[in-house]
Amino acid sequence: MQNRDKLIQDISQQEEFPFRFEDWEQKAKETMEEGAFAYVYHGAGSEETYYRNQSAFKKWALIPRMLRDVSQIDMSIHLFGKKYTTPFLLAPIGMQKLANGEGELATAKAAESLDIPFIVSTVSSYSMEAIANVAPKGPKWFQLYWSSHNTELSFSMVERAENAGYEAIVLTVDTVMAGWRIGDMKSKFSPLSLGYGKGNYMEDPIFLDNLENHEEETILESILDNIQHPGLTWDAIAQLKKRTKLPILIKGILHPEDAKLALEYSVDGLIVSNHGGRQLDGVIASIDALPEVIKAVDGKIPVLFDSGVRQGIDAVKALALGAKAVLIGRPYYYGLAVHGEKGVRNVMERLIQETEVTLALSGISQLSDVSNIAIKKDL
Ligand SMILES: Cc1cc2nc3c(=O)[nH]c(=O)nc-3n(C[C@H](O)[C@H](O)[C@H](O)COP(=O)(O)O)c2cc1C
Ligand SMILES: O=C(O)C(=O)c1ccccc1
Repeated sequence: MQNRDKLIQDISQQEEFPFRFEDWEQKAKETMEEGAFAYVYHGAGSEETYYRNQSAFKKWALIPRMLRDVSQIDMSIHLFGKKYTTPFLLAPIGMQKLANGEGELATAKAAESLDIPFIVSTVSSYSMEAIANVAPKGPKWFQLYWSSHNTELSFSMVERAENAGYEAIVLTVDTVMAGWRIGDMKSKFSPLSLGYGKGNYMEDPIFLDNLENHEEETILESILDNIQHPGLTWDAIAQLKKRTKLPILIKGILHPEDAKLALEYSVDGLIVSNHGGRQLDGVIASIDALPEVIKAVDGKIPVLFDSGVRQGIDAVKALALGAKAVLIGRPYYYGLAVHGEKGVRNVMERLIQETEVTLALSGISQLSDVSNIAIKKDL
C-alpha cells in the first residue's frame, strides 16, 4: 500500500502548485486576461445558483463506516461497457485557448495520462480530430450543442466523433441560449465572436458547405447562428438515436420528471448539472437535485454529476448520493490557465489522491460499496 502520510509530505514539497481551489482560482485570475477570467469565473444573473452549488455541499454530512480494511482502495468504475480507473471525468468546457495556447490539446494529454475521460465541447478551440490525435489512448467523449439552424451539422459532428474514436455523445440541454451573464455584457466579452470556439466548425464539411463565403466575419456569424437552439425538444433525442450507435447522455437535467422522460426516450445516461450556475440563475444546487433524479431513474441508467465539485469530499458526497461518476469543471480549467498540461494533471492527481483518502477514512475500499456510507442533510 502506498504510504499516505508520505504522499502528503511529498505533496507539501511541490510549492509551484497551489493546494486549494481558491488559490488556483486566484492564480488564474493573475494569469488570464481580465475579460476571459471573468467569463469563466462568473455565474449568470445575481449568481445565486453559482454560490448555492458550493454552499449546498456543506449541508450534506457523511456518516462513515469503521473497521473495514481500507489498505487497498479501488476507485474504478464501469460505464457503457468500459472500465475507467477513477470516477472522474473532465467536464466539457469550450474555448480552452482562452486559458492557454495549447488549449484542449494540453487538457487531453493530461487526461490521457490519468485515464480520465475528457468530454470535448462543440465549441472547442481545436478540432475533435486534432484533440484525438494528441491523446490517442485517452478516453474521449463528445459534447454536442444541437444546431436547430442545421440539424445535418449536428449529425456530421456526431459522425466525426465516432470516426475519431469518441466513446459517447453528451447532449447539453440547459444551454438553448446563453444565460443572462451581466459581467460579459458589461465587459462586451464574447469569446465565440472572437473566434475561440471554431475548432470543430472549421473542419466540418457540412458547416463549410453552407457558408456563403470564407470571410472571418461570415464564419463567426454562422457559428453564432448555429449555437443557439431554442427549438430543441425530446424529438432531437429520437433523431440522434437513429444516427449513432454511441451511448447518448443528456447533460443538464435537474427535474425528476425529465429524468423519467429520458428513460422513455431510451437515453443511455444523465448528467445532473446546472452548468456551474452559468445558465438559469435561481435554480436548485446541483447536489440537492441529485437525490430525486437518482430516485426517478431507479438504477436503470447511470447518473453522472457536476457543478460545484471543488474537493474530494464533494465528489464522495455526490457518489454516496448515487452518482456513478463526477465531472470536474472550473478546477481543471484554472489548472490549465496557470500551468498548462501539468496544471490540469496536478489538479486532477490531487483530487484523486484526496478522494482516495476520503474513501479510506469512510471505510470504503471498493467504490461500488460507497452506498454503505450514510449521508444526511444535516444543517
Ligand atoms: C468557461 C466555461 C465554459 C463551458 N463550456 C461548456 C460547453 O461548451 N459545453 C457544456 O456542456 N458545458 C460547458 N460548461 C459547463 C461545464 O461543463 C460544467 O457543467 C460546469 O463547469 C460545472 O460547474 P463547476 O465548474 O462550477 O463545477 C462550461 C463551463 C465553463 C466554466
Ligand atoms: O459558456 C458556457 O458555459 C457555454 O457552455 C457556452 C455555450 C455556447 C457557446 C460558448 C460557451
